[in-house]
Amino acid sequence: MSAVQVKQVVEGVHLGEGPHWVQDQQCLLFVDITKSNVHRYFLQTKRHQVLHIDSGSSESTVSLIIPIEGEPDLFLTSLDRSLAVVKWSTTDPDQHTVKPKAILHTVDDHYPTNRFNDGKCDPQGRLWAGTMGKETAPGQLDMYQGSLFCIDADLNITNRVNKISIANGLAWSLDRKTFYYIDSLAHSIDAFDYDDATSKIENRRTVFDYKASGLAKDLPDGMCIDETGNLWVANFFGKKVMCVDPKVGKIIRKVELPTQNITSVCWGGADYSTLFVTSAQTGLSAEALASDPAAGGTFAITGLGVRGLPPTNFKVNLNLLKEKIAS
Ligand SMILES: O=C(O)[C@H](O)[C@@H](O)[C@H](O)[C@H](O)CO
Ligand SMILES: [Zn+2]
Repeated sequence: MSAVQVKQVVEGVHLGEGPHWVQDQQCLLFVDITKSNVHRYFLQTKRHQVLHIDSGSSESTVSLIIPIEGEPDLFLTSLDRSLAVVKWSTTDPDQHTVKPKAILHTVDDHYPTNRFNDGKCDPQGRLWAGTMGKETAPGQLDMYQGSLFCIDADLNITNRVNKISIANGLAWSLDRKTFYYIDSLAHSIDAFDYDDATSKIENRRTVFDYKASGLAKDLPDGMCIDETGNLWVANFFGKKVMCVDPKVGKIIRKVELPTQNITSVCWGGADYSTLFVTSAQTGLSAEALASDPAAGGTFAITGLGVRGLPPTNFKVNLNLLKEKIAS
């Protein structure tokens, strides 16, 4: 096995999140939540594009960006507590800011300051995305205000989990029978039985407990799964990603990163053997930031000797989507 290498590939952003690999363009998508920016980094050419999503408010947030299957210039994003469609040309390098083409859903009306956080598509291409209250500092917020939603190809939205504090990592087992989920403030990785046909989930249980494993300081954040069914988790405050075997609830490996606040992970590269990692500057004092040039950086970890699976794009009824965009 070759040696594990950690390389910073993109300079620091404020609150990196939502990495997603695009195989046919060999590029990594991710967001900078608090700046309402989406990023696109081309691995071979090192070209780096940033697009600002303009909601009309200077304080809006974007927490996810997922390609829409069959429409190379259209992406699903969140905008505060809404889900939106944006157009991002693959050919126009001078596009720096856009307004959303359509708002698909707005949730949590009873918690107006809530926002979407982590989101990902299940093996069928339905979007799962969760919400959270407004943080005053990392991990500091009114608890149990968030929910996890599932949006299907016909844009029907279902609330699948309530009373979430910080909606984070999502992953589906290779046999499509288990859904793994992280509420960061529950300090655990949980599992549900998952029905791939109906998207119903039930029988929640904890498969890995952070506090019981001596990780009381770390907050579990984003997560992905590898080809052997093990989970790779970003540890906020923990300066590392770790690999957990959910079948036995044990840590298999830890990989240290050069900065403290690790937010999310995804597999990418031509053969899905690179683990991309996002991080955050949030919560670091000016002093801490000055001595931590890697804070908020995006990293590529190679040499792990294991691979991931291709991510799923949002598979939506394109006629319905076009009606939404036209209206
Ligand atoms: O990256 C995210 O998921 C959140 O948006 C962040 O705010 C952190 O996770 C949180 O502060 C600590 O868990
Ligand atoms: Zn996260």
